Amino acid sequence: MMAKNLFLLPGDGIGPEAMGEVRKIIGYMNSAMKADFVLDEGLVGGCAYDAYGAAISEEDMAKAMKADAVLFGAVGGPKWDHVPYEVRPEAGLLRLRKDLELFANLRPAICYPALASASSLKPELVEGLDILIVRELTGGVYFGEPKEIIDLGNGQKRGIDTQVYDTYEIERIASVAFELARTRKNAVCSMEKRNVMKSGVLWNQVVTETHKRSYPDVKLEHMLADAGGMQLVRQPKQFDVIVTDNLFGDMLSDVAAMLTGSLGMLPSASLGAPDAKTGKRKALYEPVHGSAPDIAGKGIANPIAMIASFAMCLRYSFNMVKEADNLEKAIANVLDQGIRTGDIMAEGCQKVGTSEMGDAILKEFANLSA
Ligand SMILES: NC(=O)c1ccc[n+]([C@@H]2O[C@H](COP(=O)([O-])OP(=O)(O)OC[C@H]3O[C@@H](n4cnc5c(N)ncnc54)[C@H](O)[C@@H]3O)[C@@H](O)[C@H]2O)c1
Ligand SMILES: CC(C)[C@H](C(=O)O)[C@@H](O)C(=O)O
Ligand SMILES: [Mg+2]
Repeated sequence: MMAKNLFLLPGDGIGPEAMGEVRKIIGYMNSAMKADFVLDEGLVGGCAYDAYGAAISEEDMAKAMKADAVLFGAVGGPKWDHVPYEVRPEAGLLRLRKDLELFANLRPAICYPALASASSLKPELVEGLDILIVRELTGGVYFGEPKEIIDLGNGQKRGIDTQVYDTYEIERIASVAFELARTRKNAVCSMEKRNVMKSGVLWNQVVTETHKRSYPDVKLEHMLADAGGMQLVRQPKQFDVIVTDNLFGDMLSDVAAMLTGSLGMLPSASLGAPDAKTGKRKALYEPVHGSAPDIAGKGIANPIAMIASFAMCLRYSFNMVKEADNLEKAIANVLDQGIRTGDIMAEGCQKVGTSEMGDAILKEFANLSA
């Protein structure tokens, strides 16, 4: 069997705590299931800044490039609020996404039945929710030039960010959304602001053309992104796949996270294009949440987003579909048993810390895999 090379970047805050629980699962898979994962680990974010004065070292970038998949925890925190913008912790994540060309960010928002009452919405609105946000990840205002603050010389400054999208960038993310929709409920809702932004006009045109040319069997709807945000909290179950740009996708996925009960529940996969020769794609798996400085170091963070991100890794990078299904089922079973971290705690449930939650999921996973 070919070794599967995983590069771990736990990062800052709760990143390492959540990653520790994935490490337990990988350890189990290697020993009990002969999974042959080979692990290497690096620094990203504030901890990399403390060690090298950069948000990620060149050596770790090279390792990320070579790995079969990267597992990423979280970066950032108040300790690094005042470091120069170019080397702030978040720059490490943005560089990984850009240099590995991880243009497709898949952010599923699934409301596990046991958590319907943990959402801030009425249970009937979120029960059975299963939507997928497909966020463009290497373009838009995150990376467009110019991006600067200029001195106007009259006591005023001007902050500039630039939203740029080319046809090919919209086409490829739309295609990912349509392909995925075909494996689900076959419906895509594209969100932009064509009423205000030129990039929104182009986005709308290209998605429409891509649909007409290659995916006429998929149901396509367009929505202005602000109205889309409203619909997400009004009637979230109307959606199947949402495709949107980098910034709207960032915001809408945090909104979607709360439909599932907590930011600590939402996994994501950041994928590149399949290699023309090998068919393999570069990939990084990252929970949607950040480093949660308010709870870091206390052993109380919810590791489910990180563990579910590893399940996505099994599915998308290694085609280990059965194992991915079992890991997701293990999460659902543990929630059914009433085991909860603080962020999803409910009356009558058993409150546990990060490591107990990880252990409970691993135990279920082992049972299901036996
Ligand atoms: N992918 C990433 O690395 C990433 C993502 C978002 C934010 N950030 C960074 O993280 C730092 C903090 O940002 P923020 O506070 O806006 O967002 P955050 O996601 O870190 O936290 C928001 C809230 O959600 C809670 N939360 C998040 N994840 C949780 C988990 N797994 N279990 C329990 N509770 C959880 C936190 O305690 C906090 O109250 C910033 O520096 C930000 O740039 C990093
Ligand atoms: C940390 C930050 C750069 C990142 C983003 O804005 O993309 C985060 O909010 C996310 O959702 O992954
Ligand atoms: Mg975000």
